[in-house]
Amino acid sequence: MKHYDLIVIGSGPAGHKGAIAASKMGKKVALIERQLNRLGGVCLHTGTIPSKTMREAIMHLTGYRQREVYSELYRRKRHIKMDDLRKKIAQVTQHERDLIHDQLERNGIDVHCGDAQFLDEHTVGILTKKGDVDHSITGDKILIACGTKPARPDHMDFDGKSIFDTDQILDLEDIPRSMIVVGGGVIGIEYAIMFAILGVEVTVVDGRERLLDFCDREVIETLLYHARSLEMVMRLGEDVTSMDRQRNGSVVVQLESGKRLIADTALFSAGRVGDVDELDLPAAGLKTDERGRLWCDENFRTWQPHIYGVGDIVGFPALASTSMEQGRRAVCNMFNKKYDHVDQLPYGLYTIPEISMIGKTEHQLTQDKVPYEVGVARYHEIARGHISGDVHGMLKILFHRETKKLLGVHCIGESATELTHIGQAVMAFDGTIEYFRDTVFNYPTMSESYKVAAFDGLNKLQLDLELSESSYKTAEAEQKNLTGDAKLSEDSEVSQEEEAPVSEQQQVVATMEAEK
Ligand SMILES: Cc1cc2nc3c(=O)[nH]c(=O)nc-3n(C[C@H](O)[C@H](O)[C@H](O)COP(=O)(O)OP(=O)(O)OC[C@H]3O[C@@H](n4cnc5c(N)ncnc54)[C@H](O)[C@@H]3O)c2cc1C
Ligand SMILES: NC(=O)c1ccc[n+]([C@@H]2O[C@H](COP(=O)([O-])OP(=O)(O)OC[C@H]3O[C@@H](n4cnc5c(N)ncnc54)[C@H](O)[C@@H]3O)[C@@H](O)[C@H]2O)c1
Repeated sequence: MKHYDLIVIGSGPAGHKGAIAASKMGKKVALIERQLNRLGGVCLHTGTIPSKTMREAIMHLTGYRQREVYSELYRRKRHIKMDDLRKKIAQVTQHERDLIHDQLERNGIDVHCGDAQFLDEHTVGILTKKGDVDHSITGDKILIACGTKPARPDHMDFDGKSIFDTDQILDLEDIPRSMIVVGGGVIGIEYAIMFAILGVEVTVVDGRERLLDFCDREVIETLLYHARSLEMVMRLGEDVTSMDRQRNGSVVVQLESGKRLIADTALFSAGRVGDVDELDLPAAGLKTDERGRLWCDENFRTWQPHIYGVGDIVGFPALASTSMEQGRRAVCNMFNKKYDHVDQLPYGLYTIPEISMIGKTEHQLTQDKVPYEVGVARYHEIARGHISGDVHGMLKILFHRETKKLLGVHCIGESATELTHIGQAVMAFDGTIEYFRDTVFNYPTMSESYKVAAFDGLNKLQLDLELSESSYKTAEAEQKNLTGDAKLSEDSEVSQEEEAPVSEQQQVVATMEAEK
């Protein structure tokens, strides 16, 4: 039986990066993946990469970015088919899979194909397709990076023809006329908007009253405005109880409130559960919670000191971006290698328009009673916005009123997911909003938004300062009036004259505030 310093289970972003990090430390590493053609995990085959590639193909083929200039009717291709989208997905996926394959090979990592199953705390069996143990290996350390799969209620029939989960949707034969998306989380909303742009009549149903509530509220209102302009229907605060395929192929979605919705297709995107059925975690002395997630501490160590968990299987935030870093950090922890903690976590939602954020929201700052100010840049004031065809986007920066430290960045529109990284860097180095005011940005770029937003925010502070100084003067003058002596009447005439320009200034300030 072959022995390794580290056995990695799963080749998604968490396992892939963890395995390479260990190999760079000179460790002997084995990586187990179900099938060779699934190297790269959910991220590469059914999640991040295909969905983002599909989005890009839709943006290109529908000519979406150029509609602002060439009218709503502008299209690069009039009748778009799923195969057109799959062509681009296949090309990107193939390239990424080859890259991962090469990287594992170059780093001398042994890839074992088949389902991994714990035989004991240090031994992992690799199963044949029939479920027998083909061979087994032992490891000093084990990294569980087995990811998640779509949650599928037992009573719903996911036939992959009319009723789809989020792993099946890419196999859709044709673009349907109508679709009901159950679950308005990140996955649901990303797909819902993509299909709406393709001309599908989309209805989103979600049990919550408010969608994506970890994001800035103004940003989500803007997104919903866009969604409604695509004629998407939102049924919020409604729970789905069943989905049934009719004889004619359409789907009936039953809501708890008694309503029935009918469409050509339904996409069930109501969360994911740990992909642990084959692993036999109890054989390693481990168990999961009710959603199949594995507990681990802040160093990614499970109850078993030599077994670590990373990526989606450990739950929040369940992103490819964080999974990669967790893989590397877990390996650093297990082999006692130091690393720096940079804990500001960016979010990127590839809705159309895209959304991104870093740091606190206005809502959180208000709850925490932090005195903050807001600087906003609207893309219609940014030359690059017009060049790129997005004049509706917005960058919003939140900063501390006294220290001017950057507290959060929220962006919706073209390049949002790239733009937030600038704010992320400034926050990581504890920078202030004045950095953006004093820095020269390439022109014309979307990054210029930071400078425009910084001016906006700092101007507001300046106006506030002027306003409070002028009210201070007014109060001082009034005080003098009240405490006046024999010259009272004469003085009061003077003070009234002095007061006049002050109130005028206040009016100007108030008008400017109202205009904003
Ligand atoms: C539709 C969709 C869109 C997404 N978009 C984004 C995005 O834009 N940005 C972002 O950051 N994140 C996104 N995510 C999330 C991202 O895909 C996940 O966070 C990421 O894939 C998790 O990586 P992982 O390494 O934990 O596991 P996974 O990528 O899930 O990989 C786990 C691997 O383990 C293998 N495995 C499981 N059990 C076993 C076993 N017993 N034996 C052998 N192998 C096993 C599986 O076959 C799989 O290949 C998206 C997810 C979905 C579903
Ligand atoms: N761009 C990105 O970064 C990106 C993109 C996609 C996915 N992801 C990751 O994938 C994870 C999973 O995403 P998700 O959208 O599947 O899950 P989720 O848990 O975020 O959303 C599920 C939604 O479905 C709703 N829901 C559940 N059951 C319902 C029912 N019976 N009827 C009506 N509504 C119901 C919930 O209220 C919730 O809003 C995310 O947490 C995220 O980390 C990230």
